Amino acid sequence: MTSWKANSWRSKPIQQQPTYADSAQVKYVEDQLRSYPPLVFAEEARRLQHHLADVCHGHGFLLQGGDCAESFNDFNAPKIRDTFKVMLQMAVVLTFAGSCPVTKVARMAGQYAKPRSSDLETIDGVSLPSYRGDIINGIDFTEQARIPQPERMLTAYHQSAATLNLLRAFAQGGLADLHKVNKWNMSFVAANPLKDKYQRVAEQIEESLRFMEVLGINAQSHPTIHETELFTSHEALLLPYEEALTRVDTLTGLPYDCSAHMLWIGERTRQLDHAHVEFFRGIHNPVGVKIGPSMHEDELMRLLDALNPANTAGRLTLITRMGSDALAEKLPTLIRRVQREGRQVVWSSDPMHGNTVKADNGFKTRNFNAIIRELKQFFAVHQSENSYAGGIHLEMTGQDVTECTGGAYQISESDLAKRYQTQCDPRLNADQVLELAFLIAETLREARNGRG
Ligand SMILES: O=C[C@H](O)[C@H](O)COP(=O)(O)O
Ligand SMILES: C=C(OP(=O)(O)O)C(=O)O
Ligand SMILES: [Mn+2]
Repeated sequence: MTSWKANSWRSKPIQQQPTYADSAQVKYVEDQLRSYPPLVFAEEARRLQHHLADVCHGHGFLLQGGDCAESFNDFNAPKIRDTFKVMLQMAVVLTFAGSCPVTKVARMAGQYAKPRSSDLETIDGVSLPSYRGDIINGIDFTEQARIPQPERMLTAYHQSAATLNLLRAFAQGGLADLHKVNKWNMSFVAANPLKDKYQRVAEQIEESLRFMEVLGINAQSHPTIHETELFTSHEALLLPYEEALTRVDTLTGLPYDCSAHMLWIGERTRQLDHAHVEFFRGIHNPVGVKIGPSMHEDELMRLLDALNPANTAGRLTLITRMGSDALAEKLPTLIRRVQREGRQVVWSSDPMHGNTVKADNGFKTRNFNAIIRELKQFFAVHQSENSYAGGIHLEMTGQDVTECTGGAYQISESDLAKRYQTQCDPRLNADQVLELAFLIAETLREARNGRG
C-alpha cells in the first residue's frame, strides 16, 4: 500500500463533493482552518477508543445519536441542551434498567455535510442542485442558496466549536449530575406511561445515591456522580474540511482528524479504492462505516484490511443500516465471516436509514414500528450468532417534532406537517426515544441474564 498523507485522498476518485467556483477562495479557507486550533484533543479520541474496545469485548454499549444534519440558523442553547438531555435520559435508562455502562457519542458539533441520492431537487417543475448540508450550501429552494460556498466551512468550524464548548460545560459543569436525573426527562406528552416508568428509575437512582452517601461514596470521591463524558462525531464527508483539521498529535506523533472524536464513512462513499477510505485509513481516531444491504462479505474483509490492518479493538465500528426487511437475511453472513476471521469490530445498529419512506403527502418519514423491527432483528441475529450487539446509532432530537410516524402516540402521516423541522432526514422525538430506550434496556437485560 502506498504511503499515506492527509492529502493523499486527492489522487483518488471521490463522490458526493461540491464543485466550488472559486478555487482561490477554497484555498484561503483551507489555510485558515489549518491555522486554527483543533476542536478535540487526540488523547480524548484515544479514550473513546478504549471505551469502544470495552464495547467490542461485550462490556458496555455505544449510544450514538443526534440530528441528521445540524443547522446554521437553528443554532441555540436550548436545542443543544435538549438533545444532550435526551442522550442522558436514554443513557440512564440503558445503564440502570439494562445494567450496562453506556458510551455516549453525539452526532453534534460538526454534523453539517450530507450525501444525497440525487444531485437535483425538483419542485413544481423547477430543478435546482440538491441541498448538501449547511457546510456546503443553503437549504432555501433558490438558485443562489444552492451555490456551494467555501466560507461555510469557517462557519461550520466556529459553530462546532461553540456547540462543543456548551456540551463540555453541560457534561462537566453540573447538568449531568446524577442527582438531577429527574430534570433530564424530556417527555412532552403529559400522560406518557413511560414518563412514570422513567420517574421510578430516577427514584431508584436517588435512593442509591443516598445510600452511597451514607457509605461515604459521593461526588467528591467519585466525580462520575457529578459529571459525564460525551464524545462528538459526524460523517467526514467533506474532505477538504477534514484534511484541514487533521493534526499530528504531539504525544504520539500520529495523525488525528481533530474535527471530532469519532468520524464515520457513509454508505454512499465507502468504495475501497476511493478517497474516503484513503483518508480514513491514515487517521488514528476511532472510525465507523455504514453498512447497507448490498455489502458483500469479501468486500467487508477488504474494508477491514484497509481501515483496521492491526485488528485493534475499538478502532472500527460497523454501523449496519439494512432496513427491516433485509437485515435478517443479510447480516448473519457478515457476522459469521467477521467471527471466522477473528476480526475485532463493534457492531452497531442504525435502524433509521434503511427504513426511510415517502408518505402519501410527500413527507420523507420513517415508521417507528419498522425502526423497532430492524432493531429487534439486529439483537436477535447477534444473539443467535453468538455475537455481541454493541450499539445503536439514531437520528433524534430533544425537540417535540413530528417527523417519524407511529410510537405510543401514534403520529400519523397527517400529523407530520405539524412540526416537521428537520434539515434532511426525519428524527425520533424525545417520547419516541424514551420508548425505544426501555425496549433496548429490556433486550440488553434479557441478553445479559441469558449469558449469566
Ligand atoms: O442522511 C442521510 C442522507 O443524506 C439522506 O438519507 C439522503 O437523503 P435523500 O435520499 O433525500 O437524498
Ligand atoms: C448519510 C447518513 O447515513 P447513510 O450513509 O447510512 O445513508 C446519515 O447517517 O445521515
Ligand atoms: Mn440521515
